[in-house]
Amino acid sequence: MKKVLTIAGSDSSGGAGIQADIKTITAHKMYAMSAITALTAQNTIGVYGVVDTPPDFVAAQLDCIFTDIAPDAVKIGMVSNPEIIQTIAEKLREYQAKNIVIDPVMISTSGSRLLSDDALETLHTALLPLGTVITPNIPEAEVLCGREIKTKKDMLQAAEAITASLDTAVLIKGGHLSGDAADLLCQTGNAPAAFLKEWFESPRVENSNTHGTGCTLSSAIACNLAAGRRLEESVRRAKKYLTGALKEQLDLGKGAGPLDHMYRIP
Ligand SMILES: Nc1ncnc2c1ncn2[C@@H]1O[C@H](COP(=O)(O)OP(=O)(O)O)[C@@H](O)[C@H]1O
Ligand SMILES: Cc1ncc(COP(=O)(O)OP(=O)(O)O)c(N)n1
Repeated sequence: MKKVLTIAGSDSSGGAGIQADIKTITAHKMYAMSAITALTAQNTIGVYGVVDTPPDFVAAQLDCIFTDIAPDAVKIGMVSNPEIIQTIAEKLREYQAKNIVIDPVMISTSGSRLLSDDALETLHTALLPLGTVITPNIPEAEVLCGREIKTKKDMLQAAEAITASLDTAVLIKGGHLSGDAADLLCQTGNAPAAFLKEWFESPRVENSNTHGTGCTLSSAIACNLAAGRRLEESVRRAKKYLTGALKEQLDLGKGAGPLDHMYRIP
């Protein structure tokens, strides 16, 4: 049995965060473990409150997990503040965690801050370079590279800039642009190609219930890495899982509802 750890915030409505991750990991028939960084009072309409976990309690959760059941992959989502980020980075290094997928969650689609303003620098310097791959959406990628992204050409330039600055692979998710749902994977290459880039595209599913798409994609990538697959193949399979869960057209709640994780991987 492969084991996957999610380090993320709790979403009381079950659509994003820890809950989406555990559902995704379970749908992949893997064993899910969690270290909770924050509680959110949240539903399909918005985020109404956030309580951060004390950093030493994040450390305690990670110590319990890594000294007992070593994960085959780690997914990281909402990390809230600089102290929690430093704690996670130290523990990942201490336990030599492998297959680390970091979704640099900053602001929910409903518009609430899930990362404090003063945490960006620490995220950039202490945590993101530890990722096997990081998976920003368009607004997050804009923050990471300091430029606007309006087109697929902008995505190509942004991906190179982020890969170069962090020396890690980046998957920029295109869900926030119009047209097909096109995600771009960029990794450093060997000369003469400085960067290896690959698009992962699917037709846009007509479904406004997209709460937790980013969380689901990143934990599905972690599951595939845990299974020993290469990064490109892991992204391809994760996107297929996500698209299938969106196509089920589950419609819960009064706002942007969650995905259907009862969808079975073919
Ligand atoms: N309507 C849609 N149809 C198909 N795929 C989508 C749709 N919306 C988002 N996606 C995909 O969902 C994943 C998460 O995308 P995105 O919405 O950009 O991230 P986030 O949830 O972090 O804001 C990406 O693979 C993206 O291409
Ligand atoms: C607790 C928690 N973590 C992450 C998110 C963001 O989820 P994500 O899938 O990146 O995007 P949206 O659901 O906001 O579209 C969250 N809302 N809550």
